[in-house]
Amino acid sequence: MQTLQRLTVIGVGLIGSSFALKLKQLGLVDEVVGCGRNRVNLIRAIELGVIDRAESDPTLAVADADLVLLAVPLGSIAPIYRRIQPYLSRNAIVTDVGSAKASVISEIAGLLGECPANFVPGHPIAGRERSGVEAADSELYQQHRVILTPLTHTNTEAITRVSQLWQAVGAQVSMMTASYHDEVFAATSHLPHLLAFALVDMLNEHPELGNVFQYTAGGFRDFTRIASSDAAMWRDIAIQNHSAILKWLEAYQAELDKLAELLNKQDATELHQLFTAAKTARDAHIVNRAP
Ligand SMILES: NC(=O)C1=CN([C@@H]2O[C@H](COP(=O)(O)OP(=O)(O)OC[C@H]3O[C@@H](n4cnc5c(N)ncnc54)[C@H](O)[C@@H]3O)[C@@H](O)[C@H]2O)C=CC1
Ligand SMILES: O=C(O)C(=O)Cc1ccc(O)cc1
Repeated sequence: MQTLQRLTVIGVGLIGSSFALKLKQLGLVDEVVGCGRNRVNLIRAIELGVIDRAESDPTLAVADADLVLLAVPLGSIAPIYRRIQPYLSRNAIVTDVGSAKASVISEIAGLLGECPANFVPGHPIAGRERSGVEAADSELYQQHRVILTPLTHTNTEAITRVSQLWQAVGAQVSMMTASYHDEVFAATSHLPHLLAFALVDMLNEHPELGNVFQYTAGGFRDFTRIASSDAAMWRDIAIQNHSAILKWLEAYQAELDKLAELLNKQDATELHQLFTAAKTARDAHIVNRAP
């Protein structure tokens, strides 16, 4: 595969660093420029071999880059794109990793007049509750999906190039519309994160229980691991995909109402049926593996 001469990663955290690290290990990039606001993090990124050079000004960081990866929290993607746009090389491809897609696309279109043809919106479905360059893992994308949500006018060569690079770092690439993406991930990712935050917050707000967390077992740990995720990242996701999340939150609320009614009626048969249906679906569809 054709190597990248210069990859610029804006936002040298878990997601951007893991991508850069694997490409460097594979020898698929000559130079990685890292850009961020936290100087200590950038110096650490050089020490860890994630980036070759640090640049705090994004307009300077993108000079002569053939690929720019925007790996910052959702609310910062479009404003950064507006800043770097005049400084991009003519053939530079820009892609992002934001967890919601329609808002990113519409904000970029709003700020730039239209969504540039060389912008390939993306979202790796891999990650964890840890943040920053220290969490970088070159194997993070191995056998995980990456969703691309290109527009009809997105440059096909840019789509192919971005797909090839994600495949090179181990991912399986799928394409879908941004609105379908946001609906699916509101239900399967954003809702579970909000539920985990809500459960831990609710228990934390009930001091009469004492330190209830000391009595938790593996099930609680599994259910709430993601409540240790970065608060600012999840604030941005919740705000930017609020309408799809609200829809699934309401559906979940209806399910909880159904459960409460079954408990009230002590309807063992219906409860057993509901639990069996859920177990059958999970056992059939979810392969147990690391996140
Ligand atoms: N953490 C996860 O599991 C996943 C996250 N994502 C998406 O990836 C993006 C990045 O997430 P992570 O790598 O987990 O976060 P992170 O917190 O590990 O890294 C983000 C980096 O961006 C920097 N940053 C923040 N605002 C900036 C700005 N305005 N200019 C320059 N740098 C800035 C931060 O200092 C930090 O180094 C988010 O948009 C998130 O929605 C996508 C898939 C999984
Ligand atoms: O930690 C986990 O299990 C996750 O689910 C990570 C994750 C967080 C956000 C995404 O947009 C995609 C994946």
